[in-house]
Amino acid sequence: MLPCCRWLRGTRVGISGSLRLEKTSKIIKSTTEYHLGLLKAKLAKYRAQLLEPSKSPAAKGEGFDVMKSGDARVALIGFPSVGKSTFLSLMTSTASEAASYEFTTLTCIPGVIEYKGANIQLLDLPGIIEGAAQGKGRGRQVIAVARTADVVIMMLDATKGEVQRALLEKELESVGIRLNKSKPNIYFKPKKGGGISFNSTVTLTQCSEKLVQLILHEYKIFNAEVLFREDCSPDEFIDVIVGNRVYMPCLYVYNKIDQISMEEVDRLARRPHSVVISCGMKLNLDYLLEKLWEYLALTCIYTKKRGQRPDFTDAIILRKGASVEHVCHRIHRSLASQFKYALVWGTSTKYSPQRVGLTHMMEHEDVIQIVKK
Ligand SMILES: Nc1nc2c(ncn2[C@@H]2O[C@H](COP(=O)(O)OP(=O)(O)OP(=O)(O)O)[C@@H](O)[C@H]2O)c(=O)[nH]1
Ligand SMILES: [K+]
Ligand SMILES: [Mg+2]
Repeated sequence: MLPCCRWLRGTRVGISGSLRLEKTSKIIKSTTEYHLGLLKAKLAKYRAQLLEPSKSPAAKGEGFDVMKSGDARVALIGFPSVGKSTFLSLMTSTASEAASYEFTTLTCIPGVIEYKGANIQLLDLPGIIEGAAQGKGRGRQVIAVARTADVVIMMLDATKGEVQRALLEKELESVGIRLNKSKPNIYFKPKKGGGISFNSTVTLTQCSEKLVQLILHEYKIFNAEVLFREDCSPDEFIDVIVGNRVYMPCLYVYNKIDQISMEEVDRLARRPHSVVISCGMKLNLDYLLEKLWEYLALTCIYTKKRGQRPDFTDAIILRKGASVEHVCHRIHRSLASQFKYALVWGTSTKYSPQRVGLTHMMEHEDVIQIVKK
C-alpha cells in the first residue's frame, strides 16, 4: 500500500477513537480536505463525459453549426425571455424573432456587429435553464457553441434577482468553462518514469504534496513533474490535469433596467464585469459595446508602405498572440512565401523601427512595413 493511503486509513481509525484527542480535530480537518480533493477529482472525471458528444438523436438539433466568421465571436447566453433576440436585432442588421413567451428562439442565429473596423460575430441562442449541461432543453448544444466564443455575454433579466446568474455560472463551470479566470500557473508534465516530482515557488495554503499525489493517482498518473507557481486550489490543479478547460472573458449584462428602481440599477452596475442596459429603451448600449471591445482585447495592426505614412484608417484586426505571419496571411495568401523581412514600430519591439521575421509577435497598435524578396 502507498504510504499516503496508509496515512489516510490511519486517520480514519483515529476518528473512531484510537488516536489521541488533541490531534483529532486537526486530523479531521485534513482528512476532510483530502477526501474532498479526491472527490472533486472523481467528479471532474465524470463531468468530462458530459463534454463528449451525445449519441441520442435529440441532441443533434439544427442550426447550431454556424460558421465562424469575422474577427471575433460573441455568444449570448441566458435564461429564456431575458432579451437576447431583442439585443441581436438592435445591434446587428439581422432580425431575430423576439416575443414575450419563453423559448422563442430555437436555433443559433448569427449577426454581425461592426465596431472600430472589426466584424464581431454575435450569436443569438436559445434560452437555457438549470440542468442545461446535462442536456435539458437545447442546453448541451448552446453550451457547445459558448465554448467556441471569444467572449460570452451572459444576459440577465434585471427584474429577476441574482439566482439566474449563479445557476448559469454553475452550468458553464460544470462543463469546464471558466469565466473571467486565468489559467492556473502550474507547470504540469506527465513523464515515462521517475515518480512524481513536486515543487512550488510560493507558499501553498490549499494544496499539499500528498494531496497532489492522491489526485494524480486518481487520474492514474504515477510519473509527472509538477510545479506550482501560484497558490492554487485542488480544483484549479484538477483543471490543469484534465486540460480541456476554456478560460473565457464574460460580461454580465443586466437587461430591462427600465423595470427596476434607480437604487437597484446603481447596485447592479457596480458589480464586477457587469453592465446594465435596456434594449427596450436603448439605454447604455454604447457603453456595452465599449466594454465588449475591451473584453475582446483584439489587436489592431496598421500597415505602412515604404516612404509613406501609416494607414490609420484601415486596421488589420487580429486575436491576441498574432505573429507577423498572421499579418501576412491577412494581407494576401501568398505574401508569407514572398516575405523577406518586416519593419515594426510599436510596443512589441525594442527599437522603432525594428527588423523582424515571420515569427515576431505583434502587439496592439503596432505599425508594420513588409519587405518582399
Ligand atoms: N421592459 C423591457 N422588456 C424587454 C427589454 N428587452 C426585451 N424585452 C422584452 O422581453 C421579451 C423577451 O425578449 P426576447 O428578445 O424574445 O428574449 P430572448 O432572451 O431572446 O428569449 P428566448 O428566445 O425565448 O430565450 C420580449 O417581450 C421583449 O419585448 C427591455 O429592455 N425592457
Ligand atoms: K422570448
Ligand atoms: Mg430569443
